[in-house]
Amino acid sequence: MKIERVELRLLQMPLLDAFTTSFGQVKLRKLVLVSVYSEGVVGHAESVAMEYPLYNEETIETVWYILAELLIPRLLTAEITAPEDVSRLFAPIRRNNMAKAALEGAVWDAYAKQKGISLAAAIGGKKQTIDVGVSIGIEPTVDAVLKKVERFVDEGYKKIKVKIKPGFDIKPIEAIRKQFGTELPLMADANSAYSMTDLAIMKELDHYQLMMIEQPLAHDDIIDHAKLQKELSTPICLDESIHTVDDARKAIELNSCKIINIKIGRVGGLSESKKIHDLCEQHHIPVWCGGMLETGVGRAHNIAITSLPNFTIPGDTSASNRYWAEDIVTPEVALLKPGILAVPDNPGIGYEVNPSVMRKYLLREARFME
Ligand SMILES: O=C(O)CCC(=O)C1=CC=C[C@@H](O)[C@@H]1C(=O)O
Ligand SMILES: [Mg+2]
Repeated sequence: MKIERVELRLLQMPLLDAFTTSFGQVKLRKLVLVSVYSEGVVGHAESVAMEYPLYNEETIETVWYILAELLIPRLLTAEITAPEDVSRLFAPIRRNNMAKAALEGAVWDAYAKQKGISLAAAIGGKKQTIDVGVSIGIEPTVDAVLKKVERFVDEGYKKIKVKIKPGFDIKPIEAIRKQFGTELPLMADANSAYSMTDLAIMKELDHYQLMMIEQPLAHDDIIDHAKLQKELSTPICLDESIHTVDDARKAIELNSCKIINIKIGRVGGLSESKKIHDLCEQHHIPVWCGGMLETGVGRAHNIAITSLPNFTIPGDTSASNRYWAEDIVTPEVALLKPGILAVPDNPGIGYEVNPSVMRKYLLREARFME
């Protein structure tokens, strides 16, 4: 694969409504769109880094810098025969996974287009549709959470994820169970807001038949999650703690979790995501695809990875209209049936970038050639 050109675009898109987690609130989503031009096709992916280093250590500006100064120059002068070569090429550079994933993902999209196959097929996925869930942020009141749950249950989403934090945990979960019953596939994401001193709250959450409690403890912890898992019957799911297939191996060996949330950006790309998927499959650890408030470009990559067989739990890949008044892709990502998305079978990610919509949100762009 000869990579002739790479383009970066910084976009800023307003969310339909603010998304709040235990570590902060997003109203305007800034993101870096990466486009790779190779032998007559263009591949697209997006960096999922947030504006501030609150989810992980990366930001929009670190991603732009690492891409512009280090990763793109390496890619433009490298011999790439297959997309798997890209993560090997980037390996000497420590971490900066979201920057790496955005460029690697765009190469994967270009590669699939050159082969005339879908991105899902290129990574070995066989599903033609995927079940999807939806993530609900921390709302100002329990009633506001219930209204969101009602909307998404009506839309047929197969998993409801709610954000929790100390002081806003038992009440919303109890109210959801009271209004929607114990059959609703419900989980909680704490985004590392608790510590082992909050064991009593975790044990109380254990009584609400949650599918899982996601990342209750520190973002870089595997040990204490193992201690906490011993105390709970509810499965722990790790998100922020897992950056590589080696982290996943350690978490599995220590019984730190029973489920893993794979995010392509957090782990450095599609190749590493597939390795984590395969390792979890060997150890009967189900995985699902987390979301990072992506545009349709990122959603398309999430749909592709979710087509792999061990993605057996509905992920956070909701339709475009969950967050966007208008998405930058055509067609927009829309539910095929309640709670179900189609896996595109046309070449690459299966969605086109809509240049006129994309330009409405463009803050900065740059072009890189050898
Ligand atoms: O994209 C979505 O709908 C999922 C959003 C979501 O839950 C998250 C987005 C970004 C960081 C986190 O706060 C959180 C997560 O941990 O999954
Ligand atoms: Mg999470």
